[in-house]
Amino acid sequence: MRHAHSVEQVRTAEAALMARLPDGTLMQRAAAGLAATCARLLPRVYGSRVLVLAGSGDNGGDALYAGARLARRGSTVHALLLAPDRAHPGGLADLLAAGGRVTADPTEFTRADLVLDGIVGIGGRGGLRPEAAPYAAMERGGPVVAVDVPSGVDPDTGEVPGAALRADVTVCFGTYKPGLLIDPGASHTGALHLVGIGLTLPPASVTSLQDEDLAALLPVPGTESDKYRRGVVGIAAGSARYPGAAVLSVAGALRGGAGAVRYVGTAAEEVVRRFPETLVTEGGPAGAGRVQAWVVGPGSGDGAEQALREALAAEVPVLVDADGLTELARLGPDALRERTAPTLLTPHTGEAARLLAGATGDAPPPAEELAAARLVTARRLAAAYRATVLLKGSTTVIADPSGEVRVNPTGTSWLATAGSGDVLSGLAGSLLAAGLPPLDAASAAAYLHGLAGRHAAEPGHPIAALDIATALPTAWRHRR
Ligand SMILES: NC(=O)C1=CN([C@@H]2O[C@H](COP(=O)(O)OP(=O)(O)OC[C@H]3O[C@@H](n4cnc5c(N)ncnc54)[C@H](O)[C@@H]3O)[C@@H](O)[C@H]2O)[C@@H](O)CC1
Ligand SMILES: Nc1ncnc2c1ncn2[C@@H]1O[C@H](COP(=O)(O)OP(=O)(O)O)[C@@H](O)[C@H]1O
Ligand SMILES: [K+]
Repeated sequence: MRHAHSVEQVRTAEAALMARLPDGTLMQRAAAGLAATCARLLPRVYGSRVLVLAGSGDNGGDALYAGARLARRGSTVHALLLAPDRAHPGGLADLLAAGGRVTADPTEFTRADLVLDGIVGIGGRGGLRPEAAPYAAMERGGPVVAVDVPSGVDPDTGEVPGAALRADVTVCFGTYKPGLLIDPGASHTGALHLVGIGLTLPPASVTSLQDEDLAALLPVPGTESDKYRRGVVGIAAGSARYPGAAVLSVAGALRGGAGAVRYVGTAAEEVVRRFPETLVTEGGPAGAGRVQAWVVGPGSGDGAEQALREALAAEVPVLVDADGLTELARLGPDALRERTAPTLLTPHTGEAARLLAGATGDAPPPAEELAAARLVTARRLAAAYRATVLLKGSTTVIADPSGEVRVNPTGTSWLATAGSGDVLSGLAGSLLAAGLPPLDAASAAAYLHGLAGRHAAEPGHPIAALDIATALPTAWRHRR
């Protein structure tokens, strides 16, 4: 599991550790890790040209001390001080003592072989200030190494409210920060490199599954298993207008680990023609017999209202997607109040906007606003609906009403294709039916869906939604 801690958690842990260590120890640990990473990125440290962009805080201090270490190994190091009268005194003195120089020449940004971004770290708030903002737009050939966080990225949320540096490598200290894992911030970090500084940390505020976590979550039938014990997932999807959504959701469900897939809706003929192993039932969820989890809404069109009502009345986990979400937004969070079994909502940002409007009574916010604030949006929805929320998009974020958040690390932008979300809904529903709690079902489904998308699109070509479902067994097998 990859763990990310909030700024507040990091500050508390740092304070506790600093109280036990001689002054400056942590900063030296950070600077040593930073300099070591820079040295690996340079073809030769001796004779290379390094620029340190240093802000007024400890982030600038880390960068200046790292610059001093590189200067002692023979680099020509310049420091560009964004607040010259407030630069970290110890760091600056060390750099000068090591033979580094201060420059005011912004063209050094393009000339240097390597740039260290020490403008702001976890103390940064709002977009970059005017004196630093131009560096975000300047082109460079060689690497930019961000110190702790690419400056301009909100470390807690991944929001990028203004200009922000783009790094090739981000060296973060002690723990990952949520903003490094969530777009748009994540797209500024480049490769992430964690340097331990000895912090004792509380449970992370945000986590991200890795391969070994996925392996532990996926259901595997035991010797005594039968199809019912493995779980039956019910799919209420499709309509005369959108029969394909039913086929795609069933395709995802068949490869998600449930023992059987039961389809209800008007697209039974299309579903069975494509997937003869599907059980089909006339009518809606209420008359369908026992299932362990329902998926409601993909392509349901006008049928969403009835299907949603019937599924929510069943005391089993329910995943609501697509037209089901539009209907739920109309009803508002009250529609879930009586439920004792968990509910999983899987909106894209457009559906999230409608759900928020349904909870607040306000007009729906622009979807782009929600895409720029994924963590906050997923958390708000989870709290308002008291449901697990999987917010889809460039970074899929899953928020649980308990406050736990998972960020999905897999995926590719080739997944942005019609019907791709239908496959995901069936897959996640199948994992719910197999008995995974909603947070695990949602994060395992997003992970597998992302891997399947990568496999299907390898080495980089367009894919159709059914290709994602077809690649799911490969994703289970190879997991990377
Ligand atoms: N506290 C510690 O023990 C350690 C801290 N470390 C470093 O210290 C950093 C945090 O240092 P600070 O708390 O001093 O905070 P920062 O250095 O991140 O930023 C604070 C300074 O930046 C200015 N600032 C804030 N937002 C800005 C913006 N958008 N544009 C331009 N300037 C802005 C503020 O006025 C303030 O002077 C960490 O990210 C890490 O790099 C590491 O050395 C490890 C140990
Ligand atoms: N830019 C992107 N990068 C990575 N994944 C994306 C991107 N845009 C969309 N996706 C993923 O593609 C899927 C699209 O789902 P959805 O929007 O519901 O499409 P549809 O309704 O057509 O099925 C989701 O899993 C989402 O996370
Ligand atoms: K930085």
